[in-house]
Amino acid sequence: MSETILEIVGLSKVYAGGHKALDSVDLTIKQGEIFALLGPNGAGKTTLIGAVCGLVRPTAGTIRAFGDDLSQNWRSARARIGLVPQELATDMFEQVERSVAYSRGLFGLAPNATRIEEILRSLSLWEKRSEQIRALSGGMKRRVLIAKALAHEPDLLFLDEPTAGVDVELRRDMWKLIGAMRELGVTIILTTHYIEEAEEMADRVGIIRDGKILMIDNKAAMMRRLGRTEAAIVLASKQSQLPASIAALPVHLSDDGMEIIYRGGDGSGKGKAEVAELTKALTFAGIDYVGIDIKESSLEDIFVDLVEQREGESA
Ligand SMILES: Nc1ncnc2c1ncn2[C@@H]1O[C@H](COP(=O)(O)OP(=O)(O)OP(=O)(O)O)[C@@H](O)[C@H]1O
Repeated sequence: MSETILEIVGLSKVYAGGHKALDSVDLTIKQGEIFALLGPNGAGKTTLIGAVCGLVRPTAGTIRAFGDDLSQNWRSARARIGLVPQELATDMFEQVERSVAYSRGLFGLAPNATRIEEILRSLSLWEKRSEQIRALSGGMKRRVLIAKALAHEPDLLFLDEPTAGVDVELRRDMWKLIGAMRELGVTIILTTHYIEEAEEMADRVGIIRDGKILMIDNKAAMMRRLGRTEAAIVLASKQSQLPASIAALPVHLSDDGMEIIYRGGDGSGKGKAEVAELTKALTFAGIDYVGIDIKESSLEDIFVDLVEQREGESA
């Protein structure tokens, strides 16, 4: 079992004005994992990161990082945490290399030109080291943010929406980079709107909405637990009712009587097997079909279902 490096218990944040941005969040992160926090706008993702990085003061709850309770011993734990924020707020007129070296110094580490060079090279920023940050493209600016967060050699790295607004090519580059950081032993927590990103990168996924964690699981288990198969069997002729032999399956007839719709399964292959069973039963009952459309749900479907379902509940 790998070591727990971050343990959040009962974390709540009520902003001045009364908005509850986090509501009793529990979260445990193990060393070496990539964890994706997925949630719609305003779900509380940035607030959660801010609380761990000392930018947001929690209203209730405890955060332990590397064994230290952050409310008591913030500084040593914080030195081991890197944060890549959504946007660069300052520093626009600074040169790339100096800005990255400055970030290292902020955490009390001795200057180390070799280390800074390695970081800049790994992010393809070395050629740009003498340029002012404001002169760089959006993608390069983002790389500078990552370089600044890596400059003090953190063991835990937060990436807040690392690929929001970047093109597909750069997004893939970022994914490679994140993979490479993991190889170096860095534990990574990223927030994202892109389900594809969570699907591609993460070992575990947490879904957050309205400040509450709706579900945390490893990706495969989440797909098994919530995955669905959807199939439409297109019939050769209009039917007014379904044969009794398929009554036990999760099926219904479309309004126009031209399709049998199956919605079931559990992400384990059960859905496909039931659709095969269904087609045999139709053949046996003498009902002809001309096509089958079958689709396994993705993490995206699961996410949309979960978020919409909860919206329905709270409405
Ligand atoms: N300083 C603040 N004062 C008051 N309310 C705030 C403050 N910061 C955030 N909020 C509110 O708290 C909620 C959660 O915001 P947060 O930025 O954590 O969400 P998010 O999941 O990161 O959203 P996004 O994906 O849009 O960045 C939002 O409703 C937001 O308006």
